[in-house]
Amino acid sequence: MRLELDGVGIVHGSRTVVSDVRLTVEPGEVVGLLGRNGCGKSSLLRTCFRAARPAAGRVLLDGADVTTLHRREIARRVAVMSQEPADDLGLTVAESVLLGRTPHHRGFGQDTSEDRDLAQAAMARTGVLHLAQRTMPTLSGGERQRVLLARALTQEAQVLVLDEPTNHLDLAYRFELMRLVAEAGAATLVALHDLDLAMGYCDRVAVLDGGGLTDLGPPEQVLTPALVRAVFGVEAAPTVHPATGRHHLLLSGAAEPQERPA
Ligand SMILES: Nc1ncnc2c1ncn2[C@@H]1O[C@H](COP(=O)(O)OP(=O)(O)OP(=O)(O)O)[C@@H](O)[C@H]1O
Repeated sequence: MRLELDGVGIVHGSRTVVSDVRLTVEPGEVVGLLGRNGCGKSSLLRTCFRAARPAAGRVLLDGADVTTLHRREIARRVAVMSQEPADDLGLTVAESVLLGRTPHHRGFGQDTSEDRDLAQAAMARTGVLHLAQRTMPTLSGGERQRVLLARALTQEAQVLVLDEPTNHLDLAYRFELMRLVAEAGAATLVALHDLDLAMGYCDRVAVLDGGGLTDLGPPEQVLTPALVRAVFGVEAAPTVHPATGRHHLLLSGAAEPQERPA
């Protein structure tokens, strides 16, 4: 399934946060949404699952405007990991992960053994099986992130919308989470602050700056030292890992404030 932002604009109160964002995420593609605090990443992501309506433009799922789709339809197709505290109503981890199957049920259908197998497999992949009987509010931030990913995998959604999913995760699990996300094979739009992680796991990155989408392309082409300095205010040196051949960014501290080159 393809996710498309077609000229999306975000306005909060009287302030235009971003305008005319045009971006297509193809099936199986991981696109990183990058930008400084407050540039509008979360607001844009919220329009993708109709938690908010754009002030301008449209969000399309395989060509269908999300505002015309039933909520259940969106819930079946789009899995979300957001920063907002979930309303978990005292559910256990196992119950919470199984909620990923709810949009697939007809009416008030019961969970099937296949649903429970999917949930079990997802919990094993994200390393939370041992937490199955704990309640959500008792989890650490990183444990909660893993459970949310398990729920998203259980949902078997074709679109993943992830808002800083590596927040709270320990170093090893940051890599593991991005690997699982890439393996899920969905059209994935993921807001990230970690540029090196974006370099390693995103097929393309989209940079928000100055109220719009300024750069879009493969991370090793977009995340040049000049761009990283101008947009993120940090000195960076690109490098290639001698063993893996992967592109990385060495970040060496805050840059002197300066204008972005034309
Ligand atoms: N409901 C709201 N009412 C008013 N302003 C809002 C609202 N939600 C967000 N904003 C403002 O809109 C701007 C964009 O917020 P948003 O959360 O989308 O940014 P972000 O890029 O996700 O930031 P961060 O990297 O800090 O998570 C910010 O200046 C924020 O204060």
